Amino acid sequence: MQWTLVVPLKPLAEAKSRLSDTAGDGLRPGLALAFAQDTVAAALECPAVRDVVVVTNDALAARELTSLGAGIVPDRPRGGLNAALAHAAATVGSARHAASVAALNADLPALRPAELARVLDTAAAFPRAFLADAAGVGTTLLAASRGRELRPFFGPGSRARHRASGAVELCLDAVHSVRQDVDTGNDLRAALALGVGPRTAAVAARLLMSEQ
Ligand SMILES: Nc1nc2c(ncn2[C@@H]2O[C@H](COP(=O)(O)OP(=O)(O)OP(=O)(O)O)[C@@H](O)[C@H]2O)c(=O)[nH]1
Ligand SMILES: C=C(OP(=O)(O)O)C(=O)O
Repeated sequence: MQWTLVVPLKPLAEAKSRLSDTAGDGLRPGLALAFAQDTVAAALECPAVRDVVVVTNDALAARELTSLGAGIVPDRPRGGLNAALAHAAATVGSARHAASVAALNADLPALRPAELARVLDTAAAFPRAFLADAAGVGTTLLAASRGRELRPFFGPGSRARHRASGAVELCLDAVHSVRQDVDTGNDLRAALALGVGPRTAAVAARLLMSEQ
C-alpha cells in the first residue's frame, strides 16, 4: 500500500521553543527547518510513501520543502496542530485516487526510510493506527487507511489519547528512527547518536562551534 504523508510544521520562528536552552534564537529556526528537511527527504525515499504534503504557513519552509519534492497545504489560521492535520488530511483525502493518509511529525531528523516503511506496512492492517514516540508519552505517526478519517489527537499525552480514540498502537521493535522526535537537548543528543540527516548534522555542527 502506498501512503500520502501529512507533515505539520509551525512557523519556524515559533518552532522548537523547548530547545531554547540548547539553541539560541539565531540558530533555532534553522534547526527546526533542518529537522523538517531531513524528515521530508527520508520520507520521500520510503518505498511505502507515494507523496508528502507539508501543512504550514511558513514561506521559507514551504519553498525549501517544495524543492525537495513535497506538496504544501496552507495552515488554518490559529486552529492549532490537530485542526491543521485534519484540514490537510481532508484536503489530500478528497483528491481523486487518494491514498491512505498518515500524519508524521516534522521533527524526526534521524528518520530511516526502511523503518518508516515497516511502520506503514504494519499500519495498513488497521483502520487507524499510531506509533508512540521515544519518550513513550507522545505520538510520532498516526495512520488512517483509505476512506477512514484521521481523527488526530496530537499534543501532550497523545499516546494515551490516540489509544483511547480506538487507534491501534503499533508495537514494533527496531523502528527507533521513527520514534525519535526532538523536543529537548537530550532528544537532540539521542537523535545524533542514531545518526541524523545531512541538514541537521550541518546545523548541529554550527551549534557545537557556537558553544566553544
Ligand atoms: N501546521 C501546524 N503545525 C504545527 C502546529 N503546532 C505544532 N505544529 C507542528 O507539530 C509538530 C509537533 O509540534 P509541537 O511539539 O507542539 O511544537 P514544536 O515546535 O515541535 O516544539 P515546542 O515549541 O517546543 O512545543 C511539529 O512538527 C510542529 O511544527 C500548528 O498550529 N500548525
Ligand atoms: C505533538 C506531539 O509531539 P511533541 O512530543 O513534539 O509535543 C505529540 O507527541 O503528540
